[in-house]
Amino acid sequence: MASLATAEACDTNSGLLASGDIRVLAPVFQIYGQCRAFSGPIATLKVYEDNVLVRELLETRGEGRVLVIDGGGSMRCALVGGNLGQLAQNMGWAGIVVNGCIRDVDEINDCDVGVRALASHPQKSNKRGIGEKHTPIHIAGTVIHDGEWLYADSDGILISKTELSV
Ligand SMILES: O=C([O-])CC(=O)C(=O)O
Repeated sequence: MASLATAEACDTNSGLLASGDIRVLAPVFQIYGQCRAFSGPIATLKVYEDNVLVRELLETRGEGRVLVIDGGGSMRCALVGGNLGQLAQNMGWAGIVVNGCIRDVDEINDCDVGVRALASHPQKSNKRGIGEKHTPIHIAGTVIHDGEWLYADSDGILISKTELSV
């Protein structure tokens, strides 16, 4: 799929940037996975050091969506590892953005999805199943609603209220 260039989108949509209909995530994410550029409608998830709901969502058909996880920025465990990366690829998710950590970086880098996270951490998360799916989240300086669009490439990550044309 042709991907939109985030820098060009910023240059040609200054009005939407000014109004907040397009927001740029603060540049705090590391780049992982085979897809450096990816985009899609967003599924939001809010969890804290617990990835049961991450698996639950990734077990549903991705249909080109991007899972955006607000993990509270925790630096104490990983919310996504190699198995979940593989699951995301197999279920047709375009990508995963984690405000938190991932692990099994070499395995994730082999997966045919785009992954962004703050850092890697070797420890797994809790398995209690606590969190909220499809709820508004606040990460990297931006409020994100379920169903908005995400565009990521080597330059950064944009959130848009509506689909942008390439
Ligand atoms: O199951 C987990 O906690 C995450 C993980 O390591 C994987 O996805 O392989």
